[in-house]
Amino acid sequence: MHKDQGKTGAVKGCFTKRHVYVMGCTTLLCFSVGYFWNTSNDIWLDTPTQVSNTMSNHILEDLLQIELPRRCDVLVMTPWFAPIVWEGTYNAEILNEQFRQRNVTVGLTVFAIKKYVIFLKKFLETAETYFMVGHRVNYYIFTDRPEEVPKVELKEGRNVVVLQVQNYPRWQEISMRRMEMINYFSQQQFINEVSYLVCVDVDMRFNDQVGVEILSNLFGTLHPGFYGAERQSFTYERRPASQAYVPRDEGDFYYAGGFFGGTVMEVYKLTKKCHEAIMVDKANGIEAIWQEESHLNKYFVYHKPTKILSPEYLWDDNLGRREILKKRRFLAVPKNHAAIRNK
Ligand SMILES: CC(=O)N[C@H]1[C@@H](OP(=O)(O)OP(=O)(O)OC[C@H]2O[C@@H](n3ccc(=O)[nH]c3=O)[C@H](O)[C@@H]2O)O[C@H](CO)[C@H](O)[C@@H]1O
Ligand SMILES: [Mn+2]
Repeated sequence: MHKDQGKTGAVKGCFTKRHVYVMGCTTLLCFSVGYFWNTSNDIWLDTPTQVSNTMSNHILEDLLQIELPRRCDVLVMTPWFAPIVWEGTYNAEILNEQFRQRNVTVGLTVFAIKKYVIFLKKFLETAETYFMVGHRVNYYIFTDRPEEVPKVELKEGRNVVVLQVQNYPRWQEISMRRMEMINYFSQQQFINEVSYLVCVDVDMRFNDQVGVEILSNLFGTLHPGFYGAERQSFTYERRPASQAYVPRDEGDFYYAGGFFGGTVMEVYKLTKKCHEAIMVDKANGIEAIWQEESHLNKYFVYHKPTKILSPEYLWDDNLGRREILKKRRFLAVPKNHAAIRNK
């Protein structure tokens, strides 16, 4: 008998009604050592191996030979069993090994149209330090000003690919048309060159590791302004006339337009659906409240992401610092809207 049998374990300490999703995560771990958590009776049931009905984290860690996730202060699992990625919920070494074995190449799409080319230098330099370190990366830079793409020194296995595209007068149109362009190049080019696509805003800088822990079939990022907010406050498109309409009683999270991705196939499907919806809205003389971000949110209501990134992956220091944020990995670069937009 183990010395800790009979003591109330730290694992069980996580289980409160408010942490129902955390419980889901621990349930999976418990399954793997032959335990079963009975959610309705709030007790441990012994399954094939006869063991104590209470146990502490370190016994579980001994058994599994791994470090258990330590986050009980944030949601780490959705009700459809998609992990929510926070610092302290994964082991980077194990994940890096898995993706290295597959020799995965990741495509990072970024748009620098008109004046937004000024953001590229910092974006690329910081990406070289923090984005997918040790893995193969293609930076796909969509721009109307190829000659203004800065030359940044790249590490081995990393390439810049400049894709010349057209511009539009309104910034909203530029932002929305990203769906169309990513969709077109997914089919034409990306499918032959990379396994995953990561699609982000350019007015950003990397500030800490963003690695393979983000990769999954289809992933979105929790909008930093709405983490923990209630559904009623989400700024989904509420006008039924728009294709981005989400009814008041639907929707799980509010996702940011500035960071999503997945396999090339899943990104192809997402961008196709969003672009088509944007075109229907255009024909009907309506533009969704937050442009393609609204369409992305609608898409995720009905095609649930298989992984969700916490606001560590998209933060804005204007929102201050939060105790739950152990890392600020990807940060908004302040911009003067009047000087930069529609220019
Ligand atoms: C961090 C985040 O979630 N940002 C989203 C938010 O606005 P933002 O205020 O962050 O939008 P923004 O001005 O950064 O525009 C989105 C992106 O479009 C590109 N761009 C835009 C204008 C231009 O003249 N040239 C150019 O290249 C550029 O890559 C930029 O990062 O809402 C937008 C839609 O309203 C988009 O969904 C953004 O992804
Ligand atoms: Mn932005």
